[in-house]
Amino acid sequence: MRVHVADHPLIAHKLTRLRDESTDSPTFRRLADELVTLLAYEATREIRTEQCEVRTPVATTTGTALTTPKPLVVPILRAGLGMLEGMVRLMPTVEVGFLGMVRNEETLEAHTYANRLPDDLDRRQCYIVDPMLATGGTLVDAIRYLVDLGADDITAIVLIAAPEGIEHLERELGHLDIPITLVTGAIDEHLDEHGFIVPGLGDAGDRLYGLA
Ligand SMILES: O=P(O)(O)OC[C@H]1O[C@H](OP(=O)(O)OP(=O)(O)O)[C@H](O)[C@@H]1O
Ligand SMILES: O=c1cc[nH]c(=O)[nH]1
Ligand SMILES: [Mg+2]
Repeated sequence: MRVHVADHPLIAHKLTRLRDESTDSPTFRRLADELVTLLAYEATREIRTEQCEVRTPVATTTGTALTTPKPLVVPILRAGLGMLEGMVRLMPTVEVGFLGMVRNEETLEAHTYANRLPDDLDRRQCYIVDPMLATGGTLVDAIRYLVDLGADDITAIVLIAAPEGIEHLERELGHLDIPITLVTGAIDEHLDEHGFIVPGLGDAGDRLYGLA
């Protein structure tokens, strides 16, 4: 698995404001949206393209177009929804699949309550978006769903990752023979006894959408 930490002062600045406990929900949503745009720039560096011909008002030239089938973007509900709009704005022609997943607060195991993915992902590039990678249980299950459907190139974009979660991903998915990439805005210190990222930003879903 390739791990890429997007090291950029604008990302660091926006992440700091996102972490701040006094940042209100509307501002948190805007920052998450801006951050995914910046991270997606890095995460789509190897998006599949092909040459195409384009006629400008002056001449005909060779340009670049996204290949078909277009990539699939998969937000993990709830919190991943806060990163969907930014992805679709950048790549309006993508398809979107949905996974609804929630961690059990006691066992920290991921439970899937909604799975609305295409039936066949044969040779599709997929981009998973979810702000937090904590124990990694959620992301491991999400990646397995996509691999089982035939995806052959998967990139997960998160805002903050815990070292424990990255290790878990490497342990569970290291044997796969397709490219798996993690793009994150930061790698934090560790998880606390409740499975929260330290220093982190708290519960991303609650901060985006209120307590549930
Ligand atoms: O790496 P893990 O330990 O699996 O934890 C990460 C998951 O926890 C959060 O979702 P949560 O379960 O809080 O659901 P929510 O988005 O509905 O708030 C987060 O958005 C990830 O999906
Ligand atoms: O710190 C954490 C860990 C899991 N999920 C969150 O929303 N925040
Ligand atoms: Mg939550």
